Amino acid sequence: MASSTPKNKVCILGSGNWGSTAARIIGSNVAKLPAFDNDVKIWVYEEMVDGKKLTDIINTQHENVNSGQSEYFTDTPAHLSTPKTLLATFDRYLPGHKLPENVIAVPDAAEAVKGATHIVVVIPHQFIQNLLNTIHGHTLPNARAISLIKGIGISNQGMTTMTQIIHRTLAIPVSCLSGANIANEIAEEKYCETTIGCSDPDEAIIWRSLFNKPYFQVNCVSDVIGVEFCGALKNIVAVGAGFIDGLGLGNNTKAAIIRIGFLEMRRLAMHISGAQIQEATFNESCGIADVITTCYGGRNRLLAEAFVKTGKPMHQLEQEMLNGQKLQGYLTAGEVFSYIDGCGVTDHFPLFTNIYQICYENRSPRSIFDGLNVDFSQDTLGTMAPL
Ligand SMILES: NC(=O)C1=CN([C@@H]2O[C@H](COP(=O)(O)OP(=O)(O)OC[C@H]3O[C@@H](n4cnc5c(N)ncnc54)[C@H](O)[C@@H]3O)[C@@H](O)[C@H]2O)C=CC1
Ligand SMILES: O=C(CO)COP(=O)(O)O
Repeated sequence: MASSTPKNKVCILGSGNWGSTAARIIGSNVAKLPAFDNDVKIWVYEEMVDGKKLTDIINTQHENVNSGQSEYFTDTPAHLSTPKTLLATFDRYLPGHKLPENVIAVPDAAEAVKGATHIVVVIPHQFIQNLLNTIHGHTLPNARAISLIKGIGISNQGMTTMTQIIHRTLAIPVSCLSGANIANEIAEEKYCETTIGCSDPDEAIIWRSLFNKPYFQVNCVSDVIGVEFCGALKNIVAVGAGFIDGLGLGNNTKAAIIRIGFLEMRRLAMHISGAQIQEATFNESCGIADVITTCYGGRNRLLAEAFVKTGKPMHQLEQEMLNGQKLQGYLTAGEVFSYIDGCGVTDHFPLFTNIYQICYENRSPRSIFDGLNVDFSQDTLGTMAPL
């Protein structure tokens, strides 16, 4: 009797706004891929919702629906008739969008990865090391992972990307996916693009088959680290764009901040990774397109606007406004500043430095313009000296 090849199995680690949206896509795609098992386990950071476990809610209602929407108001000047302005509402985490029934919520991450050949990691970057410690020793030796996280890490070896951190702990190949991808819009199946960074062309085809949809167009490139740097660093630029919105300065000013931010992203990525980075990566969805969408429609932008309007610190606004969703941008601004400051090169990154100081050192949001007349004309990929 011919022995049948065991099927590939997908596990998703993380069930926030983007994790749940990715689960909708993957759950529907595996059902059409004969090489994949139909069941997709998703690790859920367990929470109690109206006396019920979130995992039970997902497994019975097939929706990541939580305790309602948060509304956030700012005070409006007394001369206006309405006392408050609604600034934002946030859902926890993806109500209104059914998850496919083959997506099975599991509260134990080590249990969730058991037997998985394809591991999708999609949690806020501040929680990555704890999660990896939990699953270490429980993954298959032939498993591979893909990171959907937008963030970087700092260690005594310098700056590390999420794929490097995951690879270091699990010793498996790791790719990444990043793009102009505001999760709610994708859950509504509005057309967009994304970029997969994968160094192995055969693996890239498999990852693409798990994610590609008519409304979610995947392009694969080999420059893993370039894709990741774009995804992490654009969140700092979005904080800057939010400051401009909070100051009410308009579109031209915001465009200037986006342009300079984009050039600082390129400069930092080139300095750290030199010839490994490919110029073309910045033209992909993960590059310029993601900077634009996040600077207009993202959470980092919105809370930076609220920071200026309310004077409250970012971490407080995150608690008050996001209803459990998390920010990456102000943390990344802190991590990048500690790196460039340690290298003595803050003068080469005036925008990143100003954004850090506004977030953490009580400087006025108007100081965002200080020292921005930097010459980027000599920034050429592959020729820049490492920091
Ligand atoms: N939401 C979006 O539009 C997009 C998000 N991303 C990235 O995806 C990553 C995950 O973000 P989202 O799915 O949006 O999450 P989210 O911000 O919507 O939700 C936060 C998640 O963190 C979990 N959590 C809370 N405390 C935790 C802890 N101590 N340990 C582990 N998990 C904990 C929560 O249960 C929840 O699942 C981030 O790096 C983000 O930048 C990337 C593209 C789009
Ligand atoms: O990464 C994103 C869009 O591509 C989402 O950005 P925010 O985390 O700022 O919402």
